[in-house]
Amino acid sequence: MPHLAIDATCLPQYDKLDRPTRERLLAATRKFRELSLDALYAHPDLRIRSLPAGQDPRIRTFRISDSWTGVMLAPESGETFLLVHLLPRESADAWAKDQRHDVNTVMGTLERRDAAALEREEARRGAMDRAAGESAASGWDAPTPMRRAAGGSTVLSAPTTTATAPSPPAPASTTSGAAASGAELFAHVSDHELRRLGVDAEIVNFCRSLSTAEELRMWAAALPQDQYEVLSHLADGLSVERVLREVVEPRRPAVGAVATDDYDTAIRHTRERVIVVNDDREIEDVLAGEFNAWRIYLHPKQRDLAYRPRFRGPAKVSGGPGTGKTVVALHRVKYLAEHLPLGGRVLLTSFTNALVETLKRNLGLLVTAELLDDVDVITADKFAMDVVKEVSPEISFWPDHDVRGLFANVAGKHDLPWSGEFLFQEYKHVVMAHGLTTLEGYLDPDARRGRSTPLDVQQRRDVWHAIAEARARMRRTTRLPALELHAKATQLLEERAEKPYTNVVIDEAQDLHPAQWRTLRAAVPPGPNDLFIAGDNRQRIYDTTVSFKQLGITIVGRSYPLRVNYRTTTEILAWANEIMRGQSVAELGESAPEPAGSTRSVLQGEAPELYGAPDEATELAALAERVRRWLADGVAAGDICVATRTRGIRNTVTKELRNRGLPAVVFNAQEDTVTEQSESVRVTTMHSVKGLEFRAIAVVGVTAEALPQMERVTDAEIDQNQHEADLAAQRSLLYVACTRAREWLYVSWHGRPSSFLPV
Ligand SMILES: Nc1ncnc2c1ncn2[C@@H]1O[C@H](COP(=O)(O)OP(=O)(O)OP(=O)(O)O)[C@@H](O)[C@H]1O
Repeated sequence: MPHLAIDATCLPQYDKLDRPTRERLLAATRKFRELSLDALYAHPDLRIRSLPAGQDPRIRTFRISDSWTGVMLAPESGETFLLVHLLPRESADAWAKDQRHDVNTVMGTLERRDAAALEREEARRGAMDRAAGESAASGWDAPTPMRRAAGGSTVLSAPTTTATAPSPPAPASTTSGAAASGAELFAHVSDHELRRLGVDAEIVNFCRSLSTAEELRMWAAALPQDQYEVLSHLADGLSVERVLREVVEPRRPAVGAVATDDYDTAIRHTRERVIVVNDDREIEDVLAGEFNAWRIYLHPKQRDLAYRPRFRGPAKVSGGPGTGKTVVALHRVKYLAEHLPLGGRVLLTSFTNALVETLKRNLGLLVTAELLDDVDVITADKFAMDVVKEVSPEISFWPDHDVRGLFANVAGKHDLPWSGEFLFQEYKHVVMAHGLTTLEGYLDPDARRGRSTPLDVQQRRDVWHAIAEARARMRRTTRLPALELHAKATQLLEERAEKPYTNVVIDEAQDLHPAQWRTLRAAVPPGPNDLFIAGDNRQRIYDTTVSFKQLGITIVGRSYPLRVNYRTTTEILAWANEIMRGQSVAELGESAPEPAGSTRSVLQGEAPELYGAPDEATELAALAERVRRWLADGVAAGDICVATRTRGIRNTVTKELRNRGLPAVVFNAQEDTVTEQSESVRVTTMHSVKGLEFRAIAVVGVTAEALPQMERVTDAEIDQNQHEADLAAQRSLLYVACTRAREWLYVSWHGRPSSFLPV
């Protein structure tokens, strides 16, 4: 029975089809699964046709409707058809005639090139060479393929392509004699090396004419996709060995040689661009817009990490905002769930309930319901609570702000020279962070490393006794603060011979407290594939620092940075990076920090819009106007989010937008989910947008008073280091909020702007 695969580069075209045409396409794709090969070719409605003699014999067109045509690749061997494009009937044949599909000789992937455009360029250069010496000044005939061959669609898998229409190339005075002029872009790479990297003879020859990375980019849509990626990395300055290791090797077939005439195998092997649909639901999902690019568009680096059979111990994926860490974590869970031993279970955890709900929904799109049964997707706190409740069902959470009150009470009662806040900080960042259970442990000179307020031995004794009293009072109730809950859960888990999980996957790992890490560490037996950690310390918005070494989590040699941002436009990312300029950020887990600016974005768009209002009322009026314009431009209300520094401002903004007739709701990441389509603009705090993304984000109230909000920053007199860590966390908060935007970012303030703002 034939199979249908879909080349994802044609999916943006799907958006252009009207509903009846979409339904007809769906009906047509169903026939590929239901009919035999002969019946398919003979089907009167489908009208499958070859191109005229002399053109690619593998290409077929089929009728979707009177005005739309599908173009597919029908391999001579095997029965897998690949849908490569959806085009208006009158342009389908011409497009198909120009394209050529080949199997990459090194990577075994199926690639498409605009053969006609490349031939024309070759002919043009030949003509110019013949006229060599006469004029080197003839203007470079700006190539059109980027605009044309894309056929209105965009190529999403190559990180250097753009998802918005590229601007027309500016005419350059370059001639085909780039090599001769000594300005050849790839002069440093030999033909032999290019061939090793899977660049074929035609493209080797072609790329010798290029002199700048910009020229290369203009040809993106005409060049075979994987070869283009190789060339763009070389153009960015990566070494041949590194491109081999990071781009070529992960794509190479695991076993066997590449058979360049086996298209069927190549289609199935091209996992970054091709989705082989297995059932009607999947076809409908893919075609009906339920499709999420990340389900198949894994960059080879992402795929290598997610689907690696074995890490010898804990492994960590880091990378700036939007680099696909969560996506990798989800695919890792898929791999682990598919390879579970009998009775095994996977824990996938993240920071807030909203994040966990989003993970759950996305995982549901990626794996079958059966596999989902073997995976728990919950916050670390919920997991700890479940463990403790098994032995003490009466236990409930004790919120942090109440716990602070308890320490204030103890400090007052004993008339201690330290504030309740100092005791709380000591409890949180020393006692609970190191899991100290004895006075001796607290007296150890190393215990307070990193704290800047010195305490002599007697003072330490006093502080210890005050903390011990507060903890004893906690134990007399049936409520436990999160940190105590984790300490208890860790103890219970360590006592158990059988651990509850086979693998633990942690997303948004940068904000976990050491007590939470200990619970997660104790939930899984140490060994291969035990912990898979995704996080980014630049996005740390809480005040805790973590030493993996102290927690017994060794990731040395298993730390992998991702560097391609798929979410945020280049313009927004560049602006947001300025918020962090000059900040030294320690990498999560003692690995070497990534150089700032090492992440690049695949998208381009508008620069962020900044507005400094004279007063709050004017700022709010301008926000309402901005939201109204987004809505008028066709951005759905559910794709818009407003982020504020505090809950109070969040509520004011929501009311204000509603008063002006705009749909707005309060969003709280601990209680709400973003999985359902919202008919309203979400208004939320900067803490609550962590890990999420929206097409349009407005970050408002970014005033000098709000960021940093000094009430939330530890007094330098209590602890200088903590003071700095708290300030850094607030700076990151702004960075996190701004990097949630996919296409539009609007930032406003009134009065004095925050010193964190690059304005
Ligand atoms: N290989 C890819 N191709 C296309 N889109 C991708 C790819 N990887 C991730 N994405 C998309 O990029 C966006 C960001 O991905 P993701 O949320 O996984 O990033 P992240 O690194 O976890 O972000 P953050 O740290 O900012 O929360 C998502 O919309 C995701 O679908």
